[in-house]
Amino acid sequence: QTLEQAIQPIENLDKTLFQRVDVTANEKIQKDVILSNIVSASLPSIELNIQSAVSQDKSFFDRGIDQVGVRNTDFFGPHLITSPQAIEIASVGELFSGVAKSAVEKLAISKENINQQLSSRTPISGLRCPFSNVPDCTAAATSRYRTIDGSCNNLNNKLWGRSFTPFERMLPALYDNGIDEPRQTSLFGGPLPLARKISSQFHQPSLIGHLMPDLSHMTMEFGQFLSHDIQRNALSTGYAGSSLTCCGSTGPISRPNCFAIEIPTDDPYYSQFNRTCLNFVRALPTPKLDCSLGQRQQLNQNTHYIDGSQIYGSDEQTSNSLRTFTGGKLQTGADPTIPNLLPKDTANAANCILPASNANVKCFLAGDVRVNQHPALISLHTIFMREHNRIAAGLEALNNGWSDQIIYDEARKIVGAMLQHITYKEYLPEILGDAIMNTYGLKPLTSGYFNGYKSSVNPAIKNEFSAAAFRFGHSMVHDSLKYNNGEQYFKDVFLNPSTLYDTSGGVNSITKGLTESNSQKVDERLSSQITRHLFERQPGFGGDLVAINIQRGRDHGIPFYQLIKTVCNVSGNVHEPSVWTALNGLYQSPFDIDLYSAGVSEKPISASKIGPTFACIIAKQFEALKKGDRYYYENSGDQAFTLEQLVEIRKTTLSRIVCRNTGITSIPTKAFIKNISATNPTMSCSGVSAIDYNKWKCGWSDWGPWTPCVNFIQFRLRTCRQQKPCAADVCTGDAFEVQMCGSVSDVDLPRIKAEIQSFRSILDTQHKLVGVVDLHTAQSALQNIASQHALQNVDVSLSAA
Ligand code: HEM
Ligand SMILES: [Ca+2]
Repeated sequence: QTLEQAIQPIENLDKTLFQRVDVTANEKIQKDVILSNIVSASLPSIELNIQSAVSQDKSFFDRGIDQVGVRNTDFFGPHLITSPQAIEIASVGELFSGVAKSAVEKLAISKENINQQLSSRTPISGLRCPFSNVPDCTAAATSRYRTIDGSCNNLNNKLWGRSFTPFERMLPALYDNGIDEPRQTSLFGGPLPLARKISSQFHQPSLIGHLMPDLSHMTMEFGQFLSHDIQRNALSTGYAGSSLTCCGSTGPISRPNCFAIEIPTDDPYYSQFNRTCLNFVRALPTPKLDCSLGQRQQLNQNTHYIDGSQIYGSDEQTSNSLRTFTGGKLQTGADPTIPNLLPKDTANAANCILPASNANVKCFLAGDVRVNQHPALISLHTIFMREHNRIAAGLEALNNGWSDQIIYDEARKIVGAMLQHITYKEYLPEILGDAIMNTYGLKPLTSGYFNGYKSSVNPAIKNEFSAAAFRFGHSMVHDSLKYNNGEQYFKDVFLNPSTLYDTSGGVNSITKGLTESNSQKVDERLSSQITRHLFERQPGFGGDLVAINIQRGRDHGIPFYQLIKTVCNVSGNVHEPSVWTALNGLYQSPFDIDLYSAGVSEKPISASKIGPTFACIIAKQFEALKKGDRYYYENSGDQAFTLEQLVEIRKTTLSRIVCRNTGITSIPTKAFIKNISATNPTMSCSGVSAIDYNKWKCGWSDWGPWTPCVNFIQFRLRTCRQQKPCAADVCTGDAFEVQMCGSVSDVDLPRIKAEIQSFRSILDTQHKLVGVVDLHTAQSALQNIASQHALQNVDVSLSAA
């Protein structure tokens, strides 16, 4: 089937699949009663099912099949670390799925109408809702600072964007049974092609010629760092903190929450190691935020907002564990040779690959547990931790009398704003291009406040974005990291912190290397370092990130590509014909094609690096993250930066942050652009100053210059900085000074003195009325006094410096 033929019937298809069924209020009440009865009738058997799943897991554990800690054949790394809060929520999620299934069965609801028929019936009596404890946001409503967990950002929907809340969706999920079973069946019957087959056939290893010509490898890395700010899926675990084993000696094992990736026997790579199966566990289930019944949803363990949570943590406990509690600083590692590394994970909770010879070398702790994935990610984490501590020191030196807490909060606020500025000013324009930036209103302003906050916008990360579109960055991953005068292949440095302890290279060399090498093109080809050797601990036993991405999409019930393409208003042929043919040829029908594979392989739209469907999903997400974030850095309001502080934030570039916090001496002005040119000259790090902390000093600013002499009178002004978190009474005295100037004759002297008196009282009134004395208002008041005498005497020569 050609693409044209495939697209033609799509209009009809999506309408019938996801039609909205409206019911009257009476019908609702009736069905609510029926539903409550179903809940109470079916709960015991659902609980029994869950119990039996637990005892099954226990038996796997008792037999030593599921183990605590890693084995040489494990390749999920820190992504498998699941927080206790997530496991707690998931236990309720299992119940919700069970109830939804029995309701659908008993009410004979058709698969297509599940969400409409089951939703709007909240709360379901008999089911505890993990999201019913809504926090008290009284203090947060006027607070200058975000909460650590992201709650109380939206004051109408206090849990929007909080850590440990579900991913939202652009479209309802498409599960095999309508509710919770992974999408494995073609819409037209028969199985979907194996994820590993699609990966090995369609997503072949990138070639030398597949470099992105203009963008540096830093662009890839910042993308990952940003991704770790806004999303962390919660994956299933086994009994007593063990890992679920989903592969047996002959292939996938069938057990709850397992969804192993089958390897075809003729696999071009893994077959030589006789591997038949790649371990893969399902994402944990969660109820929806409103706890209405419906399809299985997935849980984001991080705050959805761009707020630096990968640096600070997404819950109080993590955030506290990373602080020193003096001077607002974050902890650093007490390493004797290299100062200012991240604090050490001495217990090796992240299961890193550590050298036996050097007990000093440890992995690191940060706000996001995936920090140790590879040295480039660790380096960015280190740089931003250092920037926080630099700012904390700068703020402390102002002697504003701020406590540790205030300095920490303010430095965290500034770092979060810097991250947003880099994201919207530097990163997204390179990925999306100018036209899309404009269409979605993503460009930051160059001055003034952005007044586009909308409390109706839910910032939550969309499942289509997380499970597919924003994984476009995996295609940018290069085979190696440039290091000193050589390179390090990813497979040799995954989960290995040794590079960071190298006194002759370390963070400096890795970071410089990122700016001096290219990203790979966003296309269907991906580095074999991640499609064969992901987190490899033993040759042949690495993972395949593309197969994982495809399988994850099916695990989450992400609808097929054509449907999302239609919702994004993308039409026509958006692939190279040969690419489409190769992909389509693997599937029974074009309506089965997985979003990840088809999205990443679209032809980039002009001036952008990605195709139209991923661009749509990504632009919409970043629009929501901007307009739906009360603490977006350019907003005015109670939490706002002052305009002069905003000027400082807007000077931020990633290169400047790198310069300030590494030993690098020169760097491209634009860290994301690889080649040096007139528009991207080399910048010397020695000229890079810190932000001007004086804009955070409480009390009087310095005096402005004396104004020109008008009618023998001149004045100068100063402003009081008593914005939060300054105390309200930090300024005593006047905001203005007035003096006589020029040579005043004895005749004029009494008059001028009187006029100075009245001018002072005008300024005084203005000060008391609006809190500041405005230069232009003051100047016209003075002109006014002068002109009353018709002897306007302007002596410009005396305008003092
Ligand atoms: C060497 C670099 C990278 C490695 C080794 C890596 C590895 C991984 C792994 C193992 C997962 C979990 C997959 C799953 O279980 O579903 C993942 C998820 C993800 N990655 Fe990457 N990644 C890299 C770079 C990037 C980049 C550059 C981006 C974006 C620009 C990105 C975006 C994502 C997203 C959005 C997810 C889903 C997050 C979630 O599970 O909550 N990654 N990555
Ligand atoms: Ca966040």
